[in-house]
Amino acid sequence: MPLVAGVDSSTQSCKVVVRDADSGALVRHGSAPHPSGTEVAPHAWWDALQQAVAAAGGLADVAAISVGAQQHGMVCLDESGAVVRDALLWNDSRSAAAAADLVAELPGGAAGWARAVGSVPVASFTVTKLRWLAEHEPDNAARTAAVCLPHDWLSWRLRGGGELDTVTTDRSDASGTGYWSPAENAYRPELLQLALGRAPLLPRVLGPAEAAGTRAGGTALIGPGAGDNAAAALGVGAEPGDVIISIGTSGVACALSSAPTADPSGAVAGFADATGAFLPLVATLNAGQVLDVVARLLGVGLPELSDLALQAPPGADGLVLVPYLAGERTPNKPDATGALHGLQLGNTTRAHLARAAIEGLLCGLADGLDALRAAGVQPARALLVGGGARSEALRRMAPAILGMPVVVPAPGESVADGAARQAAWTLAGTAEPPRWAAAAPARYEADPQPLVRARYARVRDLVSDRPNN
Ligand SMILES: Nc1ncnc2c1ncn2[C@@H]1O[C@H](COP(=O)(O)OP(=O)(O)O)[C@@H](O)[C@H]1O
Ligand SMILES: O=C(CO)[C@@H](O)[C@H](O)COP(=O)(O)O
Repeated sequence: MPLVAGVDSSTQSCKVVVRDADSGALVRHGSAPHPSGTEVAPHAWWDALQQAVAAAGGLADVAAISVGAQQHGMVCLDESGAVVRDALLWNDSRSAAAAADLVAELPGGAAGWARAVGSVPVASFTVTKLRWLAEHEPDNAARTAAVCLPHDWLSWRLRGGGELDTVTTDRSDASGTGYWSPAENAYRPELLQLALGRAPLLPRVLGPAEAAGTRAGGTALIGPGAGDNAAAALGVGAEPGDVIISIGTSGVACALSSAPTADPSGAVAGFADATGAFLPLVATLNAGQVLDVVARLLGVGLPELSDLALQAPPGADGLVLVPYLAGERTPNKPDATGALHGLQLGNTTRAHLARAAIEGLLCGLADGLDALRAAGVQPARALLVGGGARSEALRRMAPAILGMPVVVPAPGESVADGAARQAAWTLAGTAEPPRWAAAAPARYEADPQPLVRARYARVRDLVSDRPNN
């Protein structure tokens, strides 16, 4: 009965699960918070990982470990392997202008990028952060000898660090950089050159179950790791016809695909998955934090926010919240602000606001589902994951707004679970990941509410930009 560990080093926290490699049974788990903000010292992730590991009872008896983590974050290393500056995270929008410039500079524009790497870069993508670095911090850009991502850096540290050419990544996370092609399974160094003016060292891209090495001072294998959404897909055992809806800091709609996608509109990112296939994905910047902010505004906790939302009728009597509180990524409106529309004497209650907040973030994801359909995905049911999936109101409202049955996997940590399953796969060395039995999921169904989406569609573009001063 070997044990394996899976890590989710995501935006708000680090979670560690230890599971039985054969059955998948949960043995123990732990977590620790990350600092807030969109610019974070990678050492804070390392410290949180140590705390979460300790809370999970340590790794002494673990035979393999894999790290899933937030995608896209720019981790720059100098010649000695030291971090050059704090990492710019996926939700840091300062590189929005750099993204627009890069799109304009490549022959073919957005379509050229989609052809080259399956995605059109927006501020979240690493390639745009590197252009921002070259323009705003040329000294830091010049000191950058290697560029990697959060899970690459943590996996490397777990192995004890070493030479820069020993840093590794995996297909799923490489596909979020903007300079790696999922269709060709290859870097596109000319795009890195376009962004930074030169091409620093990049991590070696491992296969789906290829070991990155062993843990420093021990024998535990380190799996290839994955971007958090690809790890979640592995963790919940997603199958063709499933769309994964994640309500974490980001809102995500993604699906497994046997073929690469290339959406020139930029709505669907053509990512790779953690099994050797593909993961077309739509991400929004506004999900869990919309719930947090509105709960705080109403002076309640998240469970009470859910109770309040269920007290208002579907559509919140015409109150519509456009949730662009952090700007937005899909649609690409990095400077947008949120808005509350349709205020009337009869709908200005706390319950109406709670309901409008949840409906607003779900409508953004329903638009994402439409974009996935346009890219060829044919979803039959949604698997709801992420911290927001704990909200009973969100679970009940999701099928009506997404227009399909919603399944909520048994309580767990989908990303860390997927990383643990990847670790077990690396340990087993089999062609396919191990099959782990899962507890029966909860299923939610409801009649579609096209009116809620129609009202949202009428006002979603009626938002102001952030003031410049
Ligand atoms: N009981 C709950 N009800 C509703 N939402 C919750 C609950 N607990 C956590 N959340 C939401 O989960 C979000 C964090 O989700 P998580 O998947 O852990 O984020 P991340 O992966 O980005 O770190 C919080 O912003 C919060 O809104
Ligand atoms: O940018 C993306 C996907 O492209 C985000 O999904 C990040 O990967 C962060 O995820 P969470 O911390 O919200 O889970």
